[in-house]
Amino acid sequence: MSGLVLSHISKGFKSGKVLEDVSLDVNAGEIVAIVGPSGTGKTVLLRIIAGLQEPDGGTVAIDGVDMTEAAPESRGVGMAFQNFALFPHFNAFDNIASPLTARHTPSDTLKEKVGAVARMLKIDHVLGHAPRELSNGQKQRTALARALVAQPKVLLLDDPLRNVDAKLRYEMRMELPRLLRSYNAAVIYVTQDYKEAMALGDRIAVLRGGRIEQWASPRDVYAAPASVEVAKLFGDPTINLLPATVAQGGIQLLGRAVPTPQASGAVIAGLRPEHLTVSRSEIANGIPCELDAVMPVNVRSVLYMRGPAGEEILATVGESEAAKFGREHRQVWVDFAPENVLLFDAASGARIGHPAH
Ligand SMILES: Nc1ncnc2c1ncn2[C@@H]1O[C@H](COP(=O)(O)OP(=O)(O)OP(=O)(O)O)[C@@H](O)[C@H]1O
Repeated sequence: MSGLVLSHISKGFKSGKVLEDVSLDVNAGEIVAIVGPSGTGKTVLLRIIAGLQEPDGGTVAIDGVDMTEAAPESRGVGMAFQNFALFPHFNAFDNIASPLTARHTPSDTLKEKVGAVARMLKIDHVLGHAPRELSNGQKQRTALARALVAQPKVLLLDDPLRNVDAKLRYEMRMELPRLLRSYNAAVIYVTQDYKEAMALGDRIAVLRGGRIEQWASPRDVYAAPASVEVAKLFGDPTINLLPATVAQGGIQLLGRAVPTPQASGAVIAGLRPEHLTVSRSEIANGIPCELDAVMPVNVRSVLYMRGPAGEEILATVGESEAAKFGREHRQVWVDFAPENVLLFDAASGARIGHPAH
């Protein structure tokens, strides 16, 4: 296939195993986001793909050719890492042009290619500037332009928006997918920010402890997380995780019998804050809660509540709805649809009903 295929990659250092049995594939023109906590092996995985580090086991194939032992420069892999790594004594133009200069590209072609990518990334007006004269966002785009201009088959982006301000990050989240697709590379995009992964990734690999814990579409990772940890990683405010007891035909949750597929043993119930409705007046079968605080978050507000047994519960509501709750503590009633309850095994954290992957 055209693109990148990683099969059963493992890697360890003296300090212990870092990657275990990592397999994934990225088609040409596709963006795969890798999300995971700090120190989970994301950078080591990118270095293995680029040929800067050798795996202990497993293979790296690019466009159907085994590249596990190939030299970095012969792989067709481009990289843009979070620390930019621009040549300080070259201006932006020469930095971007450097992969083409190394290939002895004729100067007309070189100018044309650098100009095209710089226009697309809106840095054509700063091509004469040295890196120290560029803002962080411009440096980041210069590094990205340098990676793109070489037209790599595989493009590795390691948290490229970490150092840019919030406004530019937002703009880039919208623009990057179109730009990256126009180069038709197989893109791996590493980030710790789940929103970025959801906005940019066609598919998402959740890496935890050196293993792929989930490999799915952004929609599935959010709606059907493989485990409690994945559910916690994706969502802001975070998912409500509540103890539940298994009863006939379902579970007891917040004092209410909820029909769910039969689960045995100890379970944890997960409810996304946006799946709760909260009412100021008593509703039939509503769960009585104490409202502790209302916190505005952009156009939505988070309600902090305590459940019948003192459970901490979060809900999100629209801005105008939030205004009705006022500021003081009060009794409210909570409701939710049974189909929105996610059930996790309390011991392993795995979601009950999640297919093995
Ligand atoms: N050359 C090396 N020698 C020994 N240990 C290493 C080496 N490179 C990485 N490690 C270890 O491997 C683990 C994973 O590191 P890695 O940089 O891949 O994490 P990461 O997921 O990219 O983290 P972050 O999100 O913070 O960048 C860490 O515990 C790190 O200390």
